[in-house]
Amino acid sequence: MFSIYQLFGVNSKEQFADLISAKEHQDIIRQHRSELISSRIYPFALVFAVLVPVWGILDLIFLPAEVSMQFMVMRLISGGIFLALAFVTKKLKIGTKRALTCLVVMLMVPTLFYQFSTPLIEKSELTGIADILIHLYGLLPYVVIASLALFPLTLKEFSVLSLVLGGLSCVGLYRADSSDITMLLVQMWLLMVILGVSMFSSLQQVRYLISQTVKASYDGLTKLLTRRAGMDIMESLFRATGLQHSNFSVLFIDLDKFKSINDTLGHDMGDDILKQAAKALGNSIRRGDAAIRWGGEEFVILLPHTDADAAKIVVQRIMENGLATLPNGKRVTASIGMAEQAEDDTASWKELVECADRRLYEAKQSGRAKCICPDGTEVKFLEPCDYQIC
Ligand SMILES: Nc1nc2c(ncn2[C@@H]2O[C@H](COP(=O)(O)OP(=O)(O)OP(=O)(O)O)[C@@H](O)[C@H]2O)c(=O)[nH]1
Repeated sequence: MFSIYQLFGVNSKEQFADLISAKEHQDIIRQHRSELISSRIYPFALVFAVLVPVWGILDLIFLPAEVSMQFMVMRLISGGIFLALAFVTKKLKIGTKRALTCLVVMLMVPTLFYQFSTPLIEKSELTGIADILIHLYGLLPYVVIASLALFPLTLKEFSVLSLVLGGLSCVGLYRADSSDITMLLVQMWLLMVILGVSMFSSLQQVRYLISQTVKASYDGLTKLLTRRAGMDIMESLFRATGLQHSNFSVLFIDLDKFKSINDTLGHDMGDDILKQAAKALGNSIRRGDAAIRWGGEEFVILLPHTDADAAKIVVQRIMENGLATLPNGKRVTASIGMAEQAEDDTASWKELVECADRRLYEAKQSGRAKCICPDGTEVKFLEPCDYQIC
């Protein structure tokens, strides 16, 4: 049976909810969406920063001096705002909220320009090129609403933006010419049609962005983050926790004697063990943490705002819950290296991971089935690693 989800190209209620609101979006999707919004604002802001003031020369040539001078002031202010937006979106790494704020500012500039220019235009009786220039100002509301289609916005965000921008545009259209009601209704109808098309395009962009991000960021076998996506997240978590002077712990986990599992029980069973371990790891961490499949049978767990003592509790939970069980009932163990940003005094996320990797190596060398912590203490699995019997 046909459902509303199909209309938007999604298959479930959860996927549809992600188009309505960004509340449940995963961090990696938030990050990609803010990057996409910023990267689309940047070229427009840069072009408009130049074009808007330069276009004022035409005003100066063809429009009455009083009107063109007032336009020039507005154009210079707008150009300055666009320049600032270009700088912010290019030079600074901004989150979704700031990217959306930049978008609001960018679209408010032409909307307010239209509001302020309407009374000036009304007063002038113009012909020829001047008349064409004045009519071009009348197109600003349509351009603003149509440009929403370029950005991946959820339904909630789109609704708020279109209410403000569409509302102001309708007021502007009314103020520009309220004498011809039929024409006014036609203009508003056109505005609504453009709004509807923009909304559909905007939601489709969110859908596409989510599906591509999920495809590129999650490992097909374990459904954990891929190394590439995990590194991106680690970089931003390292920066954020550093700025907040907060702790950041990392666990580097390598399943013990995995080769012998593969060799004895076959590759399919090996894959099944990896899936079990990934699921167990995902179930042992909080929502703000992240689990990455670093490579083959290696996993990295990111624990932001977590000191080494709290990370030990996570390790104990992982060990108690178990990673995976072999067909003979034996539990699979792992060697784990723990590192913590402040305690290990690491200057970069790479150093932090290297530090955890060194401790993982120590754990392997000293008998496996254990975690080595930054203070040198060990947390051990309940049972040793002895798969030879399987
Ligand atoms: N089934 C399966 N095996 C994999 C996958 N990726 C890597 N492997 C295997 O994992 C094994 C890793 O073995 P080693 O690196 O020698 O380490 P180990 O046997 O776990 O020994 P220790 O780490 O020293 O305890 C290799 O045999 C790889 O072929 C995968 O996606 N599926």
